[in-house]
Amino acid sequence: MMDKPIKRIVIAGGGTAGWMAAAAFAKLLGKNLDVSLVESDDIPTVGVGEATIPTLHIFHRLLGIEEKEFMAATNATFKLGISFENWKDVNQDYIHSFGFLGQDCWACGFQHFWLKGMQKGIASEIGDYCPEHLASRQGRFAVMANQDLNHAYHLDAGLYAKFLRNIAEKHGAKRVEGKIKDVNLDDDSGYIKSLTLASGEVVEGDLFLDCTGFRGLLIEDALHTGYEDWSHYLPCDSAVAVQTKSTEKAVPYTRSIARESGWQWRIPLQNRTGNGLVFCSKYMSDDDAIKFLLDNVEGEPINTPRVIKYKTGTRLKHWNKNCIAVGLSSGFIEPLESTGIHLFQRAIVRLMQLLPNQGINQADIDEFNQQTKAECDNIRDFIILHYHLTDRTDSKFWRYCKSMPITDSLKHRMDLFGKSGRVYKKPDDLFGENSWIQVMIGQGLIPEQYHPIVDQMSDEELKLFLGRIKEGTAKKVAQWPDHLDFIDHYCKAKVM
Ligand SMILES: Cc1cc2nc3c(=O)[nH]c(=O)nc-3n(C[C@H](O)[C@H](O)[C@H](O)COP(=O)(O)OP(=O)(O)OC[C@H]3O[C@@H](n4cnc5c(N)ncnc54)[C@H](O)[C@@H]3O)c2cc1C
Repeated sequence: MMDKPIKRIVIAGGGTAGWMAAAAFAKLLGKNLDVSLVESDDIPTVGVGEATIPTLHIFHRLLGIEEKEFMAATNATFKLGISFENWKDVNQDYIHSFGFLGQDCWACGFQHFWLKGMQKGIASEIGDYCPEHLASRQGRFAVMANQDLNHAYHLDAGLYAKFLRNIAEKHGAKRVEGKIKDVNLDDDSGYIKSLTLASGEVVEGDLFLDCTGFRGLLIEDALHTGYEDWSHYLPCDSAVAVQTKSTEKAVPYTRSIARESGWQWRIPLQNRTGNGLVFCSKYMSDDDAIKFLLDNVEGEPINTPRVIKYKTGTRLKHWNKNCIAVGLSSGFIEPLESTGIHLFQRAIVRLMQLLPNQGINQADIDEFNQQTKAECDNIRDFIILHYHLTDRTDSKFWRYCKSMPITDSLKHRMDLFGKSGRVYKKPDDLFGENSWIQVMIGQGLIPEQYHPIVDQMSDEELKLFLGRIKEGTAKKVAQWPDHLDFIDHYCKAKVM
C-alpha cells in the first residue's frame, strides 16, 4: 500500500479518455492536485468513437459544459437512438431509442398492455408510443423548456479532445509532450514511481491514469494486470473506418447495419459522416472489409480507410496498485451501443468518488474494481443479445452468433422476458428496462404472455388507453422542427 497523500496525478495519453480525465480532475479537484498529461504528437489517437449515449449530460453538467457551445465546437448533431437494420433478419429494421415506452403501471411495464393490444389487433408498432422513437423516424428534434427529450450526440472525436483540453488547461492541467519510453516501478511495492520520456525527462506522480489506448503501456506492459477475453461471446475483432462528405440531411440517430460478417456504422455530423465496418477476421480479410466499406458508403471519402485491430474483453483489474486504466487500455466491449465514452466517464467519476485522501488502500481498489466489473458484465450481456438473438443463418458469422454459448445472466434475462414479458433492472445496469424491451422485441423475442392486471381493462378501455398514448405522442412530435433546421439556429458549427 501507499501511505502518502495523493498530490500528483499523471495521465498517460491524450485521446478522448486522457483529456476527459484531465478536464475532470483539473476542474473539479485541481485546487489541491497537480494534474499533468503526457502525450506524443508522433503517436496518433485511435480517431473513432463519435456516437454517445445520454449519460454524457451528467459528465457535462459536472464540468459546467454548455450544450450549444460544445455542439458548435465539435460539429455535433443530436442522437435519439440507434437504427438496427438487418439485425433480426435481412431487410428487417427496428430502432432502439433512448426514450420511455408508453405508460407503465405499478405491477408491470407498458409492454404488457401493448402485447395484449397487438394480440387483439388494436395496437401498432411499439415505437409509436415513444416520442424519441417517432422523432427519429421523422427526423425531428427540439430542445424545449419542460420537455426533455432523452438525447445524446454524434461528435467529432478529435475536436472533442481539443475542446476538453481547453477546459483542462484553463484549470491548470499541464500538458507534457513526449513519447513514454519507460515506466519505472518502486522496487519494494511495485507501484509506479515515474515515466521516462524519450527526451530523458522524468515525470513523477502519486497516481497514474493509463489512457494510452489499446497499448495499455502502464496497466499491462508495466504491471502485467491480465485480460479477460470475451471473444467467444463477441467475435468481431477488427474495424475499418473512413469519413465521407455528407450527401443527405443528418438524421438524429446512428445507423447500425448488419452485414455478412459484422456490421456497418453511419454517424452523421454537421459537416461529414463517420463510417465504419466492424468485422470478424475469421470470416473476412482486411482488404475485403476495406473494399466492402468503400462500396457501401454514400459520399466521397475524405480520408484513407484505417483498419483497427482489437480483442473484446476487459482488464482483470481496472485499478491495479497506483494505476487506473481509463479508456481503451481498460478493455473494449464493442462499439455497437456506443458505450465506450460512457465507460471512460464512469471510471473517472468513480475514481474521483473513491479517491483516497491519505494514501491508497486495498478496500477502495477492490470497491472500484467490483463496481466496474458489474457494470461491464451487464453491458457485455446487452451487446451479446443483439448478435445472438437473430433469425439470420445466411453466413458462417451469423450461424456462429446464433448458436454460440451465452452467459447465464443473459440466458436468464431472455427466458424471463420470453416467458412472461418481465425485465428487471439490476443495480449496476447501464441500460434500463426500455432498452432491453426495445432490443428484445426488435430482435424478435415476443413474450408468451402478458401480466394478468391488463385484463382489468376491457378491450374497449385498452383501445382507448393505447390510442390516447399514440395520439399524444404523434401530436407532440409533429410540433418539433426538422433536426438540421433546429441545429442551424441552435448550435451551428463555427468551422465546417
Ligand atoms: C472501431 C471503434 C469504434 C468506436 N466507436 C465508439 C463510439 O461510437 N462511441 C463511443 O463511446 N466509443 C467508441 N469507441 C471507443 C472509444 O470511444 C474510442 O476508441 C476512443 O477514442 C479511444 O480513446 P482512448 O483515449 O482510450 O485511446 P486513443 O485515442 O488511442 O489515445 C491514446 C493516447 O495515448 C497516447 N500514447 C500512446 N502511447 C504513447 C506513448 N508511448 N507515449 C506517449 N503517448 C502515448 C497517444 O498519443 C494518444 O494520445 C470506439 C472504438 C473503436 C475501436
